[in-house]
Amino acid sequence: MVFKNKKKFSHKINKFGKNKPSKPKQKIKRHVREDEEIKKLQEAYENMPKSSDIKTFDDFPLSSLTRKGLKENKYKIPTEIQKQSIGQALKGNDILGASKTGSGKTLAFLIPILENLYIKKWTRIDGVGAIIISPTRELAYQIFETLKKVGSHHDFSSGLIIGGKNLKFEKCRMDQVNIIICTPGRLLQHMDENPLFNCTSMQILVLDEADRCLDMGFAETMNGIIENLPPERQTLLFSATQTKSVKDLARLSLNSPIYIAPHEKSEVTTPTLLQQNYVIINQEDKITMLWSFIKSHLKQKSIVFLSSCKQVKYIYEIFSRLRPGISLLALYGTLHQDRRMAIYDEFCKRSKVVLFATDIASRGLDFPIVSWVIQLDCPEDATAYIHRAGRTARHNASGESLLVLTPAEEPAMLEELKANKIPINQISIDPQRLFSPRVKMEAFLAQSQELKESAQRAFIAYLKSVYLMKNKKIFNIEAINFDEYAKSLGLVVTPRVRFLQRLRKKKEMQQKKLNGEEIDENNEQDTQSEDEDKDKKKQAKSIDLSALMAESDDDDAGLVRLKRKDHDIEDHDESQTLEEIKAARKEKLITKAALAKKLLKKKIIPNNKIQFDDDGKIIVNTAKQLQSDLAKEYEEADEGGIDIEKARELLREEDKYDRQRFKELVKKKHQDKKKKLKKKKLAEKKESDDEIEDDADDFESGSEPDISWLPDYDKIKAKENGNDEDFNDDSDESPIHKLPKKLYEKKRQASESSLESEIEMPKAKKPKKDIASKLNLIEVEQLAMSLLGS
Ligand SMILES: Nc1ncnc2c1ncn2[C@@H]1O[C@H](COP(=O)(O)OP(=O)(O)OP(=O)(O)O)[C@@H](O)[C@H]1O
Repeated sequence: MVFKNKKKFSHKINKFGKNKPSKPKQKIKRHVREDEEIKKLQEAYENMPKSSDIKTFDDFPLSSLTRKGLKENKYKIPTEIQKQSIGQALKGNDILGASKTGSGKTLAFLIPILENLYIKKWTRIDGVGAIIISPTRELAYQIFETLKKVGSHHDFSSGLIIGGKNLKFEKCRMDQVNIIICTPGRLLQHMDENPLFNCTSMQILVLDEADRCLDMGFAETMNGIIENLPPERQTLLFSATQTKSVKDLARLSLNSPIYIAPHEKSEVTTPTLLQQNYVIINQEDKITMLWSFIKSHLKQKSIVFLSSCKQVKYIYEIFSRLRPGISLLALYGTLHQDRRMAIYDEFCKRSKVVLFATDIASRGLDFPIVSWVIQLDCPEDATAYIHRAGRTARHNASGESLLVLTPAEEPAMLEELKANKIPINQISIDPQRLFSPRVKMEAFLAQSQELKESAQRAFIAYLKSVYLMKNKKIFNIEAINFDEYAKSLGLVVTPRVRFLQRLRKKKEMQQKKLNGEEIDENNEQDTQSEDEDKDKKKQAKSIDLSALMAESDDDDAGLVRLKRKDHDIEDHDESQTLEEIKAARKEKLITKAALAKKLLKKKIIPNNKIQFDDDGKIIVNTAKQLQSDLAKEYEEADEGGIDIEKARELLREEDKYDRQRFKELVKKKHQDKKKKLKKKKLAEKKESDDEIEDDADDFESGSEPDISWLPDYDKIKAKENGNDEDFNDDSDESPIHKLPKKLYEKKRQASESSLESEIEMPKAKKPKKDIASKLNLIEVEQLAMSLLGS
């Protein structure tokens, strides 16, 4: 693949571009030869042979380089569509080509592209000369591979531009590409976002599977693409089920297109070598039937089509665990792109394998030697049937297809097939050859919660797909036995089908309103609020989707991209004019670039967390702000890009502030630590004081001996000294509680000395009466002894 990685890209460009650098003389000779050839070819276009006269590719006026490419790939005899369309396309006509699946439409548009650019002497510097749009990535890849083979001798460069690949890498190489093969979403993304993308000189536009590209699923994207294309161009549309919608053709501004449909004369619209069968069974028996089929076709290559990604995923997972004895593969839109490509390649290579797939594999894919196509879930319509069945019996090969119908689907579907000239035979199944894997499935589901959830999702997805189908004559959700169907998937308990419950409720309400009956208001409000929620979700989703659109081009990412119209998903009114559609698109389509611009405009910084304090004020985190004047200047200037030197200087400046901030933080931490220590010591001190007080209380309470009868030593001493003013005589309290001043001072100092070393505290004066009460027993005894001694 061109854009798979950088190395490969350059390799292809070189390979597909200049093979060997030629010498100037050789170059001149070559140019002269080319000019002569081009002149001859242009003359030959005037006398283009009739398609009936064309037997081989040599009968077409083609360049020697194209002929060489065709010969090397063993393309000798053109198919009917090639015979009829190549000549007209070479003349420069717009073409609407329709032919059966596998009839060679790819070459019918690739050859004219190569010739058109060759005649115009297109070189790499001329930019985009041709664009081929395909609805799926796998088909784009396949076309790209064919172009590489057939165009290997030309000097053009080509690029595969599909979702799921490195956009950045593609972006910078877009100006080098002459032929673009792309999916719609990715092309529009380049048109919108890539300044290097320029298609103003584009010569030829091809829509492969044109009806699919132009249907509802891609409508908006295609309108966007068409707007960007030059009106003066050649347009080629190809499909097995070609669109004849005048509106579609008007959108593309086709210039007197020539309608070429060789199969229109044919009695059948499907390949003649395709053996088509159908079988009628109940929904709940489908898994048993499929399992039995796989077990009895272990040596063949088959494709099994299911309605949704979730079903494909689950059936693949559970059947892989059941080990049928043949390789199994699964291809669906939600897989990673690289995985999808690997699976596509793997299925191409293998000869004994079963591929479970959604409709992404239904169009255009040219898998070699597929023996069986099984449509386990009924296709949406005859068109979908034709494309799915067309994966087998391609270009002179034979193949078989089996359509599985439920009794409810049978009548209307068969009618539809008949109306589209599709011959199909009913076959019956021998019940004795059916083996049900249900018990084993239940056991696996009991073991694995993940698998169980996958089964539940598959169950809901199928019901949704049936509900969303347009043709209600074929698809009737009421005809399905939910319980039995759930059991057939291995589920013991039937999952709740919420979307259906809601819809039923809504319908009931509407019916009641119509009948003028009273409605339970609560109930109505519930439904309304549910609807509002749904609307909100839808709005949010529509933004997400438009952003995602560029990434996912394919048609089956869940159930979002639908061409059906009678459901809740927003749709365009058929009566809308192109201008209205364009206007609506302009309103609705929000690209990633537009979103980014909006954010920039509103100065919204993504992932920015703002914190508020209790008063609602913004808490500014200075650590995250630029402090230096230099930084502020730099920010204000905002010249775009990064000036490394300036940035370095700025960082140095900011570094100073950071260091300062760090110093302050460390200092504060130390201070906090000190404060904590002080607090702790204070608390300890308080505790010890309390203990002393407690001792005094105990003393007062009489647990210690009462010494109040003892004479007052101080008084006696004072009288002896003739100095009794040291005593506080105003107090009525017992004199024993009054300590001499010196003793009191001594005690106070002793008790506070420990504190003073740590902290400076205001020295509180303690009343004398308290100090007296704080004498312990030993001190009292000492005092008594000294008194007695005296
Ligand atoms: N002239 C030819 N001679 C031999 N083989 C051919 C010729 N033209 C096409 N084929 C082969 O036929 C097969 C089907 O061709 P292609 O995929 O172009 O069919 P298609 O019409 O595009 O099918 P679909 O409608 O499914 O897209 C391819 O394998 C291709 O290589």
